[in-house]
Amino acid sequence: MKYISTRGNVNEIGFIDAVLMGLATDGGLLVPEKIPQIPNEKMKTISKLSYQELAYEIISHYVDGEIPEKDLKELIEKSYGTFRDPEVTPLQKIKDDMYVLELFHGPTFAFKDVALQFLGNLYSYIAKKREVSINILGATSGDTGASAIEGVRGKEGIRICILHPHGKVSKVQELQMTTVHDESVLNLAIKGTFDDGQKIIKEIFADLEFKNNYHLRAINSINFARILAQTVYYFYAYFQVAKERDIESLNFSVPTGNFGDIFAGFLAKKMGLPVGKLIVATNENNILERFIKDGVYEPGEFRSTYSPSMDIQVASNFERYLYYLLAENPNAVTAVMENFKAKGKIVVDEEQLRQVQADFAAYGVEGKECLQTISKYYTETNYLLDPHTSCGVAAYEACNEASEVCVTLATAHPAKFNESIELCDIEQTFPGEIRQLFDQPQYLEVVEADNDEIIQKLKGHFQDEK
Ligand SMILES: Cc1ncc(COP(=O)(O)O)c(C=O)c1O
Ligand SMILES: N[C@@H](CCOP(=O)(O)O)C(=O)O
Repeated sequence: MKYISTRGNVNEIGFIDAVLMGLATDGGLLVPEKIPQIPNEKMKTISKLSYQELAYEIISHYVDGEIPEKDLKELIEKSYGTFRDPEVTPLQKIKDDMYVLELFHGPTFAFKDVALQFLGNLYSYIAKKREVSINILGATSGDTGASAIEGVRGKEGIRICILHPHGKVSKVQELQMTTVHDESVLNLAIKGTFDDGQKIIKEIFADLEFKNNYHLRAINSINFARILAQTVYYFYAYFQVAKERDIESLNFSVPTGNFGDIFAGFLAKKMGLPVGKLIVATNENNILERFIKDGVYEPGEFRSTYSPSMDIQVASNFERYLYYLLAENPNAVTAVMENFKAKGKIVVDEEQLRQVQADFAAYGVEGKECLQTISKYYTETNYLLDPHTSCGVAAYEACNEASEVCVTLATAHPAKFNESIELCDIEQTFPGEIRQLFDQPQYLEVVEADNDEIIQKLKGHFQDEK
């Protein structure tokens, strides 16, 4: 298995090099040269596996022997050994035709842990095997940051710097990141939005001399390993539902921001999993909903919402989808992305739009509807949705046909967003791990959303590893 860039200027590289490269050196994103297919017979066998065994089956197609079987199995066991639920991502039936897939049983109570526990252990493994330094640079709208820090803290040879938008994450998210007191961890709160942070880190990664000198690595879904680990739970959910009832295909409603999670579902479908509709659920920052409905991809005005982790305008993984939409033609992707950089807009033609609408449905959830959905499900089903999952459930209600079965991805635990839950007049009990954060001192530096200032901070933080 080799990896290539969506923009065509990376020589085929193997899995470990792809993990280390993160953002492709030509500014594109890495994708597998060929998506492995899982034949029907094999599907039957793997449907009976535990989460960890299934993860091995899926991931090993992409690692393709670069990590010995025993080591890869150990990495997977270790990664999911930290989850509070033995099923890792348990499925709950909420209504006759709707299930939620709880992805929040990892250490930081968000779906990011599923991939970042794995990626943290993988980086540690690669650092030892290849004797390379791992200096992680990431941007977060709230969840990736805490999860990435938790995934690598205390691991030898790894340092991490996370940019988060100052004052635009929930209090619990901020505490999860900034109460970690460890010299290997640097939290920079930027005066700006997540989009500013993501743009800055992509520009820093694009400076190849700096990236190489300082051994910069990515933990965002820029890194293909993130997408890969997230693909596993689509298979797991499908197999759990198929054990209970006859289904020909299964719809998924996915709270969406950076387009990583739903792209993992798209990949699972391309591997042969009978996925029906992939429903893109957004909040008021609805660039993806507008694109899927009208074929025009154009950032709108940034809005702070009840689902802050999805307050994203420019979705990083959109470029990976574009690559498949444009018939895997890197020149076409490059032209479209360059035009987007210059003009701030992508417009697809009618035929392409038909394909987009065959691949995805979409629904943008306004704040009021988000809170109403939380209240409604709490009253009617006694299930407490977090505001991101609530967007997913509202989108399922808007887009799912009556006879179809749908799984909504529950991307975070409601305790992370108590500000929004309180607005629904619902009292919740904090898990102990979250409650204790409120008594801890915080460690962060507030900085301008300015490349030069951030580069100086990185030079200081990563200096020893240069
Ligand atoms: C709780 C939560 N839900 C949904 C999303 C959106 O996922 P993605 O960025 O993969 O589209 C995020 C952030 O990524 C998140 O933290
Ligand atoms: N919502 C995310 C934004 C970053 O997404 P990623 O999947 O690319 O890491 C967050 O919580 O930080």
